Amino acid sequence: MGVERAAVEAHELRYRYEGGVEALRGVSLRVPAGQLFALLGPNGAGKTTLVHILCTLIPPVGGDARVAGYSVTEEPGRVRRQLGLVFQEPSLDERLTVWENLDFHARIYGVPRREAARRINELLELVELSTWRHAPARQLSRGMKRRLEVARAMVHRPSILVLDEPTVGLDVPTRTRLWQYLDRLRRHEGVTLFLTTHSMEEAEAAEQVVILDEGRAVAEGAPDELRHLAGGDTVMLRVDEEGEAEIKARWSAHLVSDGEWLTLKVDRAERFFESFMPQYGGRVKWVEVRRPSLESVFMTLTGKRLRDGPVDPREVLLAFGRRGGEHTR
Ligand SMILES: Nc1ncnc2c1ncn2[C@@H]1O[C@H](COP(=O)(O)OP(=O)(O)OP(=O)(O)O)[C@@H](O)[C@H]1O
Repeated sequence: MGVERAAVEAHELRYRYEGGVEALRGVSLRVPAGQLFALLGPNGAGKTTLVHILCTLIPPVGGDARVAGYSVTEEPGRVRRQLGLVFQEPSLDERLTVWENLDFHARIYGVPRREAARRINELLELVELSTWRHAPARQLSRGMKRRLEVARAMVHRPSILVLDEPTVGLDVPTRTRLWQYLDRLRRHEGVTLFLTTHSMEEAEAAEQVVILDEGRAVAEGAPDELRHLAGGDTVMLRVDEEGEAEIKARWSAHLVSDGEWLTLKVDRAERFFESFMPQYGGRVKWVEVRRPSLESVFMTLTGKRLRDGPVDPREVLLAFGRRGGEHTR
């Protein structure tokens, strides 16, 4: 069995800004080709710094990273050719038309003229901006501009699309639409999506997530695997009287009863139901499953919130308990 090709590999990456901020303190990660990968972390975690190293905009002060097999420090030209970039800040030339924005990019990357025209048409179709091709970019809505930036990033057929907080400032329908286009790109072109986000909803859709906090990777895995770090699933059951007695006897160690609901802490709800349903399924009147979000995973690991804003002290206490009472800071 061959090892899957890595689109991005980082080994012990370190970065320190002038003035002493240690933005990355030894981050390692591996993103297989074709994956939807999310780097999740709060503001200031180091996400943009890591992306800037991958894009060869800044050199790491320690460690190394490879993009499609090329070293960011030794082969920066090759690395850039493999990457399509969509940055946090809008970066279109507002005076140019939609077409001109794409064409300018094609020229910079040396895409042959005829190939460029074909590619631009194809991408405009994909992000549904064909009818806007002659409009100046300034006339587009925010969402349309983002779509145009995605199309522009793909003009030179990169194998990896890097999206730094791509949906910040977009409303929910616009975000959803942007994700439809990104999914389409993945399906049509097999491109790897390397996403940074502080939105757990966005990270939930990824195949693999690395959680970054204060320049360190504090956890990695598929969203479902990460959820277990926050203590597994909660199953709430309403059962008939006879069932209640039986279930209490069988699962007493994991169970709390409030007279109406039986609440069980289990590792994985699906696995629990496999053994539970054949025997007790007939007794069940109602079932609810609560699965920890990536937000609670982050809280469990760091005692902090992903989003800005006040933290509910009860949540902190809960997270503290889940960490086994050990302070991380
Ligand atoms: N040019 C800079 N000079 C000094 N410190 C910086 C600079 N850019 C970022 N930092 C600091 O480095 C740390 C990591 O910042 P970075 O922008 O990489 O985080 P981030 O996770 O991308 O956050 P955000 O979502 O807010 O961009 C922060 O403490 C930040 O204040």
